[in-house]
Amino acid sequence: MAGISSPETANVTINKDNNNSGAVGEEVAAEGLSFSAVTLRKLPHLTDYLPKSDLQARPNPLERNEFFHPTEGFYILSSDVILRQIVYDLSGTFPSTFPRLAYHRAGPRRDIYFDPANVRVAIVTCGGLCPGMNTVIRELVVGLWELYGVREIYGVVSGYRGFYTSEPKQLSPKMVHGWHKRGGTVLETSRGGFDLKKIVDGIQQRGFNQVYIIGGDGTMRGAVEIFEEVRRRKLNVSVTGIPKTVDNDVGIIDRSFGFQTAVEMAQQAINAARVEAESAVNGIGLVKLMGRSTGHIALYATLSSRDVDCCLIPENDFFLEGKGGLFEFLERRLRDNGHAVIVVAEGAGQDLIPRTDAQSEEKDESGNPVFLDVGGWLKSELKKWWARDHPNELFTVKYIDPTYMIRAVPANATDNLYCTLLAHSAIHGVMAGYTGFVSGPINGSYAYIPLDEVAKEKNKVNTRDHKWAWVRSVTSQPDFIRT
Ligand SMILES: Nc1ncnc2c1ncn2[C@@H]1O[C@H](COP(=O)(O)OP(=O)(O)OP(=O)(O)O)[C@@H](O)[C@H]1O
Ligand SMILES: O=P(O)(O)OC[C@H]1O[C@](O)(CO)[C@@H](O)[C@@H]1O
Ligand SMILES: [Mg+2]
Repeated sequence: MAGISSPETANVTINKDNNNSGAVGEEVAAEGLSFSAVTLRKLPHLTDYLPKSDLQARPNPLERNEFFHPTEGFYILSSDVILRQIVYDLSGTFPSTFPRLAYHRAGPRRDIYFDPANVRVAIVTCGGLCPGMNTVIRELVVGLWELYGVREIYGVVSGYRGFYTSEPKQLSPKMVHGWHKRGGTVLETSRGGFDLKKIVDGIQQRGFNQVYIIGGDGTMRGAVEIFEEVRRRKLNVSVTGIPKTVDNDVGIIDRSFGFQTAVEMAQQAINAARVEAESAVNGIGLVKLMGRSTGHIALYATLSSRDVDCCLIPENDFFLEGKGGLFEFLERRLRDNGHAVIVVAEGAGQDLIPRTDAQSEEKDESGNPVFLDVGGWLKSELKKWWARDHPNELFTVKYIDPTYMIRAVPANATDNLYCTLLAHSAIHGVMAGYTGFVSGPINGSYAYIPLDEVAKEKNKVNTRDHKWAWVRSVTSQPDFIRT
């Protein structure tokens, strides 16, 4: 059989009408090379565990929607896939050892598995803030209402704990109308409070049958557990995750929503740091940006600003004193330019900062380690260094910590559009009966990815790739390798 196989079953029988299994893979001849086997990630579907009698496929109401005129190609088939990897080296061992992982393409299906009149939706936001959370909520509400005619839509208040602690808020398009212009989350969010039994009991008691979970990596791990418990209880409930994280630390998808807005906001802090540094004798502008365990915001803000002399991220260890260290580099930069700008991600240098045992063990309510302020520590180390080595020369460090200013803002236009597409993709997938999945762009096209896969994969800065080399070429900063 030529075609696409799912990882669970090496040779899936191809069936164009089946919403839920492998898809058709034509042999594609390319310059004499044959792409014969593509591995299609199996997407959980309600039909996997519920009896057929409980589920009735029905035509998509978009068919009758006066604003849509579904034509050939409008509906996505189970044979429409997005390839995970699109860059290949055609030399060497091609094609036998080349992984060609594929995901189902996101979008409306011809048949749906929910009667819109009986749909009861729960939307929840968890974890830290991120630009665009309100846009996703707004677009879920408006999309469910306008595209599918769903009327029972509820916001679960204050994160996971809201499933068992408070009454959900009923939402309508009129109510959420201007939410995309507001930062934060109108539904409120929180960390911790994940009690699986109580959450799933809450879902059952309130009769929710579609659950949209907006959150970061921790939230996605929680969503996997909810999905598995729902499946274990054989509930007719579809669970989907919409990845949110200003840190951009969620894997597989191209980027997370709100990230671009945060990078844009960071420019203001970097500009201010440059102005302060330039206007002082031996001036250093120091900016701390978010990024708990990943330095994406710091990296992108550095590349887009071009005013940064040194970018410090958690993925790349650094040191202060000695040959090849930060002080030696800054000494040179101050001598050559008279000023320098440093961008440091909050998770960088944590192993260098002295701390008490209590500080080492401190965790937030979700169990994430609480970091010490790398910016404050660096400022004080810089001052000590200068006072020791250049006691008679002027020196200024201006430390700017825009932490919450870069995330507690409304999404920019690009992120707003992105949030809309994410929300609508999620709705189409859920209405089609898929569950335990995440929607997101892979190589620019929207795909459905199994939740557990997203929950497992972390997106870290690859300090071996061209982007990091580009940062280094822009800043000429050292590699921080001790010799
Ligand atoms: N491994 C896990 N299993 C179940 N629930 C989890 C897990 N990790 C975190 N959670 C729950 O998910 C919610 C959000 O987690 P967390 O505070 O880590 O934020 P996040 O989703 O990672 O977002 P961000 O880090 O971008 O702010 C919390 O309610 C937390 O209890
Ligand atoms: O202070 P809070 O709300 O716990 O959030 C801080 C954390 O949230 C994030 O914005 C997202 O994970 C991190 O960059 C940061 O460490
Ligand atoms: Mg997180």
